[in-house]
Amino acid sequence: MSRAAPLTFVLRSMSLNSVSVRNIKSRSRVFPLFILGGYSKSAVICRCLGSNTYHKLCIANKIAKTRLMTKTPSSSAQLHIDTKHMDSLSRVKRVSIEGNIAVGKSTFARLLQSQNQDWEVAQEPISKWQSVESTSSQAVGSAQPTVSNLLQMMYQDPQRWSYTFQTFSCMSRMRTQLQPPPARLLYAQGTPVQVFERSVYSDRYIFALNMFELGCISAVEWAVYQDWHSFLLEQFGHRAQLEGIIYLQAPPETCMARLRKRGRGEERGVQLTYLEKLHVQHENWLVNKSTELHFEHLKQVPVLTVDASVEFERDPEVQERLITQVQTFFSGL
Ligand SMILES: Nc1ncnc2c1ncn2[C@@H]1O[C@H](COP(=O)(O)OP(=O)(O)OP(=O)(O)O)[C@@H](O)[C@H]1O
Ligand SMILES: Nc1nc(=O)c2ncn([C@H]3C[C@H](O)[C@@H](CO)O3)c2[nH]1
Repeated sequence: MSRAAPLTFVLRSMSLNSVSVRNIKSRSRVFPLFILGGYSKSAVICRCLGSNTYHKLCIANKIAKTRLMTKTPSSSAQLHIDTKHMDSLSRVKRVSIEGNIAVGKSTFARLLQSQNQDWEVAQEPISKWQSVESTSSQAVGSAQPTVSNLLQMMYQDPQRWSYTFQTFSCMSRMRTQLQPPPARLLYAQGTPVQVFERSVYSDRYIFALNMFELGCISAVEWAVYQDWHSFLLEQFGHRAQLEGIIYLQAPPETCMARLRKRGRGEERGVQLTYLEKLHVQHENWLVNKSTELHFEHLKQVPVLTVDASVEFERDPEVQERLITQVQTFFSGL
């Protein structure tokens, strides 16, 4: 079978359902797409090998994680994104840092960020939870936006606000986990890693579950939460999947002391019993493996348990030991 000379296209626009390309030799075409991975609007060159049967998309910049399937009007074809940039993208590992409140996740994440250019830390989006903008429905037109501290509302009246908080925290975590890696990770020499402070999984298997068990989320709210959480992850989960988890482990008493020392206003009423309960949730999920999980891949994700009770903030020797531990873990993913 003879092969026609490759035609080169440049991308004009790309949406969830179609990619519009301009043939360099003047013809324009639109390919309907079923996007199975992430994608980038910029700098895509589409090369059409032979007839309509095989198309190769070269992402010159970044993004587009796995594969795109396309059906052209005349035939079915597979669109592969498999340039060296794509290889780079699939090399980027995704890891979350999990652990009790105030165990030291942000501190640990900052340490990781300062140690290796190939690692990119995404912080927990707490500032979003502290300032939720809304407008009153009564005064349409003259309505003033109100800023509410949902974190504070949840701590002050957990029965009323826990479900609302979990919907918002989970959506904001999902957004964070769907963020493409920064370009420099694609050119990393070592193992490029996106590190997330907590995840859509701890949202469900630590906090929401805990709130349900404490009676702050009703049975109906828990059923609704689980339903949309499962659906969301079935739809987008492949783009948010983790390759590893770092569990910062410390006694609840240690976390309590650090929480008090930090003195975040919203957490003033937090009791040791709450941290003890969260500690058990972490242990059940990440150590005892007794939490019922609903995602097959999550059951296989390797967990690195780090003793976070040691003072590592100002001890370079401990820091070095931790970094080596993490480095070994990352390179094995
Ligand atoms: N290893 C450590 N030894 C002693 N103090 C620590 C250690 N790690 C963090 N701290 C201190 O404990 C407090 C809480 O740390 P940090 O904010 O990093 O916790 P976190 O786990 O990110 O909290 P959150 O659960 O609220 O996100 C801070 O005051 C920090 O300086
Ligand atoms: N209820 C509840 N659900 C969550 O998913 C969640 N994630 C974080 N937090 C609280 C812990 C710290 O106070 C503060 C910062 O981590 O926010 C949560 N609380």
